Amino acid sequence: MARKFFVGGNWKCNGTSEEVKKIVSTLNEAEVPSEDVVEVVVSPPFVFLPLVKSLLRSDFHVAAQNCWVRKGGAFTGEVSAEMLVNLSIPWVILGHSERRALLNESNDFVGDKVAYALSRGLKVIACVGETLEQRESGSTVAVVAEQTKAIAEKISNWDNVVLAYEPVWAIGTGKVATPAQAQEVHAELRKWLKDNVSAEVAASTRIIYGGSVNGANCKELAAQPDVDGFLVGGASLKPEFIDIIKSATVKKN
Ligand SMILES: O=C(CO)COP(=O)(O)O
Repeated sequence: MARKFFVGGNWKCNGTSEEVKKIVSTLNEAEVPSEDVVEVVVSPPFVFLPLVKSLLRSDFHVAAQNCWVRKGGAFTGEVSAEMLVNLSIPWVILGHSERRALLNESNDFVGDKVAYALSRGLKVIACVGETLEQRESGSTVAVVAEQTKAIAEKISNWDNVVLAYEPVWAIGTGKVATPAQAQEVHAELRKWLKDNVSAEVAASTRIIYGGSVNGANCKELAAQPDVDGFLVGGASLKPEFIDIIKSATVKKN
């Protein structure tokens, strides 16, 4: 089964309502390949989700940046998967390295979150990635395998999962992974899925790259056989996000 190119825009904790409307109108005016070629999902902060969803073109979709690990209730400050479903928010990003590092989200906790969100019917962008220290000590593959294992142990269906490989050292640093570095880890992740889940899941699961992707470097990355798209931070707030969406056409040639 062909893997449809996937481009996610993670807006992180940025924007005013005016800025958000401006970004959406830029996206709405853009000419991009059809939904058959590329799946586009933007992820504004929670408070802007309804606004963005109401204004955004119908061929693009929205994602939350997090959700609570189980059913909602007395969890002050959290947003539940049920609430996202209630607002018809189809996607959620889970396990982003900023949350793993700054909010101490463990592999196990992320695995539980992914399982719960899927059980409620959400689609999940699950993030994995190594720190610079881990890369330099040669443990990149072991780290991402461990993070993926913590998810794989808790889910039985990968249809609604996109795996995002986001090396921590490349996030927000301008230090993008080379196409060869990205390809190498993506291929290892796919092999891990083949060996530990199934050949079908390995062949059909999209593995996207995140970390300093921009309009200038996206095409070369997109050309790598195991790079199925991107999760974009900083550049997703700028018009060059449209160029990144268009890099999907690299796969067609
Ligand atoms: O964290 C990221 C996407 O989730 C990547 O961020 P940057 O594109 O700003 O490096």
